[in-house]
Formats: sequence, structure tokens, C-alpha cells
Amino acid sequence: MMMMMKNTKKSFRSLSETIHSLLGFKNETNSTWANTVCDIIKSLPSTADYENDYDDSAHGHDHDLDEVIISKIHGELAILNEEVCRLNAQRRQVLNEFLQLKGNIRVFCRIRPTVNGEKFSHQRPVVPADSSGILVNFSEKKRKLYNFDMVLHPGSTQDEVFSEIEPVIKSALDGYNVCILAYGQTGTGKTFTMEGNPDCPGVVPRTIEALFKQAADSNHTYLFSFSMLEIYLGQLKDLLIPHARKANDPMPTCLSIQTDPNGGIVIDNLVAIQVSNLNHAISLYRLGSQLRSTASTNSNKISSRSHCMIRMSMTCSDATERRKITNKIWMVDLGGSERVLKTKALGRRFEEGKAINLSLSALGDVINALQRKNSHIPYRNSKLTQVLKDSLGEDSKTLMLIHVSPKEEDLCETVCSLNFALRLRNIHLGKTEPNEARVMREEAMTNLQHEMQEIENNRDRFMKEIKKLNQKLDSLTKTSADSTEKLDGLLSSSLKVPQDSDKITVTPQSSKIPRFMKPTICSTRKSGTGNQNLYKKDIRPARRKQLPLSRAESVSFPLKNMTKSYLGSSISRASCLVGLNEIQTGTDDDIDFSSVNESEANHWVSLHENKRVLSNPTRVKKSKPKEHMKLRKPADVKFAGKESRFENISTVPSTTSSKSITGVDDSSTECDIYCRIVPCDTIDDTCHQNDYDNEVDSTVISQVSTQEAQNLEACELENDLPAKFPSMDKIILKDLTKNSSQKLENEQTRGFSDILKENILIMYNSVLLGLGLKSLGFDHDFFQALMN
Ligand SMILES: Nc1ncnc2c1ncn2[C@@H]1O[C@H](COP(=O)(O)OP(=O)(O)OP(=O)(O)O)[C@@H](O)[C@H]1O
Repeated sequence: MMMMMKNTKKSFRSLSETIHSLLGFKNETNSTWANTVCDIIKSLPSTADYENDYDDSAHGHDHDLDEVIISKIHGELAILNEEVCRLNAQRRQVLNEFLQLKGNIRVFCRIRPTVNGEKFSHQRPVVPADSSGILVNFSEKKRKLYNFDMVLHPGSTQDEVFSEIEPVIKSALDGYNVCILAYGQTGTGKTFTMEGNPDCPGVVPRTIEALFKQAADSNHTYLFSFSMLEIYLGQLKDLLIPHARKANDPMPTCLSIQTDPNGGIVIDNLVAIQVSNLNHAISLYRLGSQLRSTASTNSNKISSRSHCMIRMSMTCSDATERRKITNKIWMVDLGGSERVLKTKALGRRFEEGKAINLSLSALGDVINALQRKNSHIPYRNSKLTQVLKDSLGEDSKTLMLIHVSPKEEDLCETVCSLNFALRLRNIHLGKTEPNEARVMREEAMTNLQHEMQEIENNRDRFMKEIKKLNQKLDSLTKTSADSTEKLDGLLSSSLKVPQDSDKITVTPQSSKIPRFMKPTICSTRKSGTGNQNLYKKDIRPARRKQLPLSRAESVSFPLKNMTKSYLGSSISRASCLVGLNEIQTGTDDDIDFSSVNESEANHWVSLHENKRVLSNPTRVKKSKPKEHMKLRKPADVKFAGKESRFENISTVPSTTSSKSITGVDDSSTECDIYCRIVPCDTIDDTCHQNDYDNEVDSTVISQVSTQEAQNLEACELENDLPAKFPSMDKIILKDLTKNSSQKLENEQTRGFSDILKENILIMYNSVLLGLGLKSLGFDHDFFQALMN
């Protein structure tokens, strides 16, 4: 490259010498363009200058030092990352041991506080005994203690509940399937625990938040997707797809449960939406919650009549040590168990209650069989257990949150719930765990917790170190990129190196070139030179290029009849169609894609592990043409007949020309098009009409007198000028007519031989200049422009 540059430099010199020697008559001719050519050549940097600059910027000591530091940082980062991976694996192992000691199926009990002025007799029926026991008072003499992994007393906060759940979220990120279930009688606070309210968010929003946070803190990249369904009357319903409400509404796609070759559960047709942040996931959760089947019952004003299941799937491909590449966390708000006789439910409510009780019983059977390590696990007895099949077994973590009512009249249901929980727990830990064994277990758990804390502290330290190094690396690479850019700038200001050619093209400094020598924008575009700087990162596409109608990545989505809380959030295709009040459809075919074309729709829904995964779609708004852009529309514009005529117009001061003539402020690439477009509001229509109809042939001018020619030209020019600028057009007109009269005067005073001589001389010089410039790499377009 250096050799090439030197050779070219030689050719610059020889060109300048050649032109100087060949144009020995330069002084006689006194042509301004010949002087300008010499100026250009003189202004070219000398070889020595270039070499110095190049050496300074590209081969400086700083640059070398940076390179050394960068490679050192890379080395350190590799070691630190390895260390973090090792600590992650260690932490995972310790956490797993800890959870195993705690129990892969853990059972908590939450006692609902009194609400809405509920009153009690002198003795409360359900009282927390200690942190893990509940005392049930059947009568004054008869009491029974129930033990759990943890008891959450009536005054417990959502924070306290979540702190018990948090360790399993780490397990989920480690690749284990996790299942969090809220079980209990109707009206005992299951939905409150899982969903919460804006003031006290529940387990679902907190879990999602923790997932995103912990994923961001880890040194891996996770991809999350959100799904939500309900099991209503034994049927699976996608809560991100609107249900049919009217008779003629199409039925939603049927969800079916399949098992993949690895034993994983796949729900066919379930919508899974990739979520990149908490807000996105929460807006989907809210949307799904609104579609839940609820009804008012004797026990609860807004009673859930189904099992609501929220699934967050996570994929992490860059952590080989993870249990699975893709795993999931299920958060299930189970339907309330109820005594149908007590609730006096009839008809549909009765059917709902029956279906809920049946599936809850099936769930109890499955967990019981799992704990007993039975050879047959009765998963197939309900849809609920089929869906949770791969999240309840050995290789997963289960949390059961049992909810009980504090009311005496609910004692029977409370005892049922407690017995259900006991059945799960007793099997896991053994009915009578000796005290000694329990103490040892607890001690081991505390040690493991400390060990885990230490590992996490070390890991955090390393992570901080990695972050610091990365920042340093960024700043160093930026510096080196800056210096490269500086070098590029230097190169492009003097020598332009085309990517695909070994030729070096000289780009003369535009300010030094007379206007007639500048290539037109059209020619630069054709030749790929000009504004398209090869080294510029953001090469702007020509404006004419239409933007694609939709992008794969999401920003926002137009929502029909969406409540205020959803506005501005990214929502699924389903939500786009939901219209909440106007529920329409559920199938791919039925979905109202009226605002979306077919290819877009296909783009949104991609198959991901047999699931329908909606990549977050974005509808790119067709923006209304701006006022000044409207001027470009054919109906609104008039084309000046000749380029030369336009050029006259373009001499109108910049404020006018930039707005009214080009209509573009920054796109130089489009300039050659819009330059020729004159908006109708800047040209008087009558004048313009004359302009075309009465266009004067230039040959006529030679036949008329000088004065007539002047008048005619002035008249023509006057017609061309915008009527809006009377003062300015007079000035321009005066200048132009003056020039043309001078020209005619010269024509008359000089003899024919003089004119011929001058023309030959110009031609001769042009050829010489052409030969010289050709050797510098100027292309055909340039000469065309020159000739024009
Ligand atoms: N821990 C709590 N603190 C304050 N209010 C609570 C608590 N638990 C429940 N509630 C209140 O009790 C009422 C019933 O709760 P919720 O709807 O969550 O019960 P549920 O078990 O989900 O009922 P269902 O099974 O019928 O859906 C609600 O008004 C809720 O706000």
C-alpha cells in the first residue's frame, strides 16, 4: 500500500511537472481553470507529509502500548470469566444440596388475615404456633399441630413470602424446572399471594423481576418467553389469545399436551412471547389476567373458576454447565377447593367446582406417588398434572403455598387443606423425623447457606472486576477506533482507497475546484464515490429506498380498545387483537390481520420448539408526509424544463432555495432529483405555462438584434423567476442581462480567428488535463461532468 502511495505520489509530481512544462503558454492563455488545476496539484500533500502523518497516527508508540494493554486485558478477562464459571458451578452444587436438604418439594402455609370486618369468637380456630407450626383449635380441649417448612402468619408481608421463594429462582436460572403452586380454599388469598396488587405485588411479578435481575447479573445471556393459560372445566385455554364470546366468533385453537423425546412437556399451539424486560412481561400478565374465568360465589366476590398457569421459559445457550438449555418456571394459582354443598353452587358453578376439586385431588395423588417413589405416577388423571409432569418430579423444585382461612366456619376446609399439605410433606421428610436428625439437617443447611454466601461474594467481586476491565477495554478500543478514524479522515482527505480496487483515487479538495469541474451528484452516485464515504459507519440509504413495513424487533404495538395501563407497552399479537371488549378470535387463520400483511404475520409467528413463539412485532407506522415533503408529490410539483433554467432559479437566496426548491434538508444524495423539482407554490403558474409553451429556441437569438436578444432573454428569465421574490429577481435579472450583453459585445468585437484559436487552445489544454487527471484515477463520470 505504501509502495502504491509512493508511486502515485510520483505520478502527482510528474503530472504537475508535465502540465507546467506543456502549458508553457500558461501565462499567455491566462485561463482561470488552468490556474486552478495548478493550484489543485500544488495543494496535494507531499509524500513526506503523508508518511509523517501516517507514522504518527498509525505507528505511534501510544498505539503499540494500547495494543499491549488490550491484549493483556483480554487475557485477564479470560481468566476471570473462567473463575466466575467455576464459582457458578460450585454455587449451583451447594444450592442444590441446600434445597435437597430443605426438600425438593417444600410446603408453606399462609394464614389469611381478617378482611372486611370479619369477627371471631373468643378463640381463634387457626393460630401459628411457631415459624413452622400451626395450631388448630377444634375445641377448647382438642388441638392439633401441623408442621410445615414455613408458616406465614396473618400479618406476613408479600416480601416475606417472596424471600422464601427466591432460592428456587436461582435454581430456575441454573436450568431446573420450577413449580410454584398456590393451593387453598376459595377466598383464602391465593390470587392475592400470586398476583398481589399494585401496592403489594405478589409472587408472579416478583419472580419475573428477580429472573430478569439475576439473569442480568449473571455472566450468561438468557432469552425469556412468557405464556399464560388456564385450565377451565378440564380444558386448556390460552390466556394470551381472546376467547370466543359470541356464537359466531371462531373457536380458539385447541391446546394439546405432547411429550418430546426427552420427556419434556410441550403444549402445542400455546403462544409464547419473547419478553425482554419486566414491564413487557407484566403487561402480558395483566392482559392474561383479564381474560381469566372468574365469577362471584358465596365465598368470594371475584372467585377464580379455573387454574391459572403462568410460564416463564428461559433459554441459555452459552452456559454448558446448566441443567438444561431451556427450562421453565410455572407459577400456578390453583382454583379454590370448595365444598359444593356449602357453596350451594348450581349449574355451571357446580361443574366448575367439581372440575377444580377433581384436578386438585389428582395433583395430590401425583405428588404423593412421586414422594413414595411409586413406579406409576398417575399424571394422566388430569390436565393439570399432565401439564406439570416435567416440573413436579425428581429433577425439579416444587413450592406449595397452602392458604387457610382464619374463620371458624371454614375450619372443615382448613383441615382438608392442612391434611393435603401434610400428605405431601410427611412423605418427603418421613412422618417422624428424629430431633437429632432434624438438628443435624438444619446445621448442614446453615453451613451450606454460609458457603453459598461466600461463593456469591467472591463471584460478585470477580464480576465487578470483569465489568471494570470491560469498561477499560471499551475506552481503549474507542481510542484506537478514533485514531483509526483520524487516519481514515487523513487518507480520505488526501487519498481515497477504494475497497475493491488497488487503484488510488485522488479526491481533490472541493473548495479548490471550480464548480464546472465538480462531478454531479448523479455521476458520483453512479461511480460510488462522492458522499458515500467508504469509511463512514452509517452509510445513509438513498431516500427513495422504501423502508420495510415491519421490523422483527418490537418497540410498541397499536392496541385496540386497550385500557390506559396497557398503552405504551409492547404487547403480543393476541393483545393487538384482543380489544378486550371486542374479543374476536383465536386461530391463526381467524386472527384479524387486517392491519398486517401475510408475510408480516408469518414473520411474527415462528416455530420455536413446536411452540408458537411470537417475536415481538412492530408495526412501522407509515408516517404522514411532512409539509415540505408533500411538495415532492408529482401533483404538487412542476419540473423546470431545463437544468440550466433551474440553475438560474437556484441562485435565489438560500432560505428560499433550500426550502422551496429541494424540500430536503440533509439528503445530498437526493439533491439531484429534488433540485429539478420546483414546487408549484414557488412559481407563478401563468409564468410557468409560458415557460413551456413559448420556450424560445436559442438559434433565434443570433438572428435578432442585440437589444432584442437582451430583452428576450430577460423576459425568459423573468418568467422563470419566482413571482414571490420581486426584489431579488430584479437583482439577479440585472446581473444576468449584464453578463449576456457583455458576452454579445465580446462576440462582436473579436474576430473569428481569435475565437477559433481560443477554442482550440481550450480543447488542447483539456486533453492534456484529461490525460493527467486520468492517471490520477478520475473516472469517466468525472470527465462527463467536466465536459458538461
Ligand atoms: N394476606 C392478605 N392480606 C390482605 N388481604 C388479603 C390477603 N389474602 C387475601 N386477602 C383478601 O381476601 C380476599 C380474597 O382473596 P383472593 O381472591 O386472593 O382469594 P382466592 O383464594 O384467590 O379465592 P378464589 O379461589 O375464589 O379465587 C381478597 O379481597 C383479598 O384482597
